Parts: sequence; structure tokens; C-alpha cells
Amino acid sequence: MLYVIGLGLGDERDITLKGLEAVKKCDKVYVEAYTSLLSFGLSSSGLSSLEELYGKSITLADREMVEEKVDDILSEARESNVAFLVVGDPFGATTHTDLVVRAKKLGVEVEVIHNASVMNAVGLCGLQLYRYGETISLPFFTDTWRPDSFYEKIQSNRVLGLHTLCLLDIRVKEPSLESLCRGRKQYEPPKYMTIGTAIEQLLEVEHSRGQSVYNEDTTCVGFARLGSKDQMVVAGSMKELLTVDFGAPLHCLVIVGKTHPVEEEMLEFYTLKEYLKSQKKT
Ligand SMILES: C[S@@+](CC[C@H](N)C(=O)[O-])C[C@H]1O[C@@H](n2cnc3c(N)ncnc32)[C@H](O)[C@@H]1O
Repeated sequence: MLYVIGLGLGDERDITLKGLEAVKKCDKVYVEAYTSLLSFGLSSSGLSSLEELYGKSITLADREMVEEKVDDILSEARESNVAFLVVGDPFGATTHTDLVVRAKKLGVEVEVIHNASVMNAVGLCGLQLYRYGETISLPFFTDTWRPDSFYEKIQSNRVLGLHTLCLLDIRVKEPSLESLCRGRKQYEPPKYMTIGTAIEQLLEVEHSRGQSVYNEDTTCVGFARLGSKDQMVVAGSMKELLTVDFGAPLHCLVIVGKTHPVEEEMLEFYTLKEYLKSQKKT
């Protein structure tokens, strides 16, 4: 049996009871470490706190491993109980549907155990979840690669008055171009996109496409480390959010569409002014 288990957003204690019971039944436990991150990261000390609470030794599964060794994981799951842990909800990232499809095609039994995802945790700011359009992913721009197909998606959402959730790029264990040319893989240090970089890239694209989809006065909400004790939620114009230090990863951003008075009432609690006031008190 392959158990695909959501870990939730904060730390090792966010696993559900059902998820924990399943992990305890498993002979082999993998944790996926490239589409998201728990608050303590997945350094070896982070991993050991998972191992301690779950009472199992855990194998870190990076992108290479999941893409290249998926058949090994699935053949283990055919013979024994295997857990595949995913930060957030297993289906909060598009990647894991593929694992489940392959398992089912190979006749491996699959049980999915859900948990909270960034996709629903953003509800915290008061913008109603059913008033969101297509979610977009913002990749890190490089000197030679500046893809902007997300612009049309934001445009379609805004024409309909819908909010847009922007998920921000995570680069963990990416081989450097130089090392690939030399034929011996060496990895870049991990990189997580900040809200500041996301807004700069969005404004650059608006500047080059020029269709007035949004501008620096467009209201957005920035979220950092949702589900952790030190989570941050700040609402303001793009220009205002550029002045805020959101701290450690992970970050995401919502471009606010047309709002209902109840949504506005809740957003008021998260304005930059309120945030600065709360900072003065601490
Ligand atoms: C592929 S998505 C989320 C996958 C995860 N399985 C889930 O359900 O939450 C990863 C992106 O979501 C955002 N994200 C995930 N967790 C977050 C958190 N705790 N706080 C803020 N943003 C988060 C980041 O932009 C990150 O790059």
C-alpha cells in the first residue's frame, strides 16, 4: 500500500492522527522535499524531529529521486506499506497526481490522507476562497529566461473580479548550468522567492506588456510562513508591500480582485498600518 500523507503547513505536529497512524504502519517512509517546506526546513535536524515524533527513520526524497526512482518506490509499495509524506496537502501541488496515477496503473493500492494546504490557509486574510481565479506560479527570472505567460491568467482573473493566488518559486537542489556543461552535477544553494522579488517581477512584466492589468497601486496580500507561530500577513498596495521585510521563507502573494464588504472588513485587520502598529507594541 502506498500512503500519500499530507503534513500540513507548520511543523511536525501538524500531521493528522490518521496520518500518524498510517506512518506508524509503514516499513519505509519518504518525505518529499522540493515543492514545499515545513517551518524548520528539512535540514538534518528538521528531519530528525519528524523522525522522533513519528518513530521512524525517514528518507528525504528530492526531485531527482522522485522523478528517477519512482518505480523503485512503487515496487516497494507493492510488497509492503510505504508512506510518501508531502508538506501541505498531497494535491496542493500538481506534481503528486502523477505519482498516484502511476501507482494506480501499476495496480499499487493508494490511500491519500489530506491536510491543510497553502491553497486554503490563505483564507485567513478574509478573501473568500470561492472568489479566486486560476492560481499562478512565478518562476525566478534569469538573464535569458523571463517567462510571462502568467500575465494573461492574472488578466482573465481580474476581468472577472477574481483574486489571484501567486505561488513563488522554490529552487532546491538545482544543478548549476556550469556543472551540467562539465558533466559532473554540482548543486546551487537553495533559493526561495520572496514577496519583494515576486512584486518586482510582476511590475517588470506589466511594464513590458503594458495592458494595465495591475500596477504598483494594486492591492495585494503578502503571506509568510503560514501555519507557523511567526506567520505574517500584510495587505497593501504592491508599492507598500515592497517596503515590508517578510523574513524567512515560504512566501506567497495574493493579487486582490473585486471585494465584498465582509472581505474588506476582515482585510482591515491586516493593513500595513495595523502591521506597523503591532510591531511598535512588541
Ligand atoms: C507547490 S505549492 C504548495 C504545496 C503544498 N503541498 C501545499 O499543499 O501547501 C508551494 C508554494 O506555496 C507557497 N507556500 C507553501 N507553504 C507556504 C506557507 N506555509 N506560507 C506561505 N506560502 C507557502 C509558496 O509560494 C511555495 O512556493
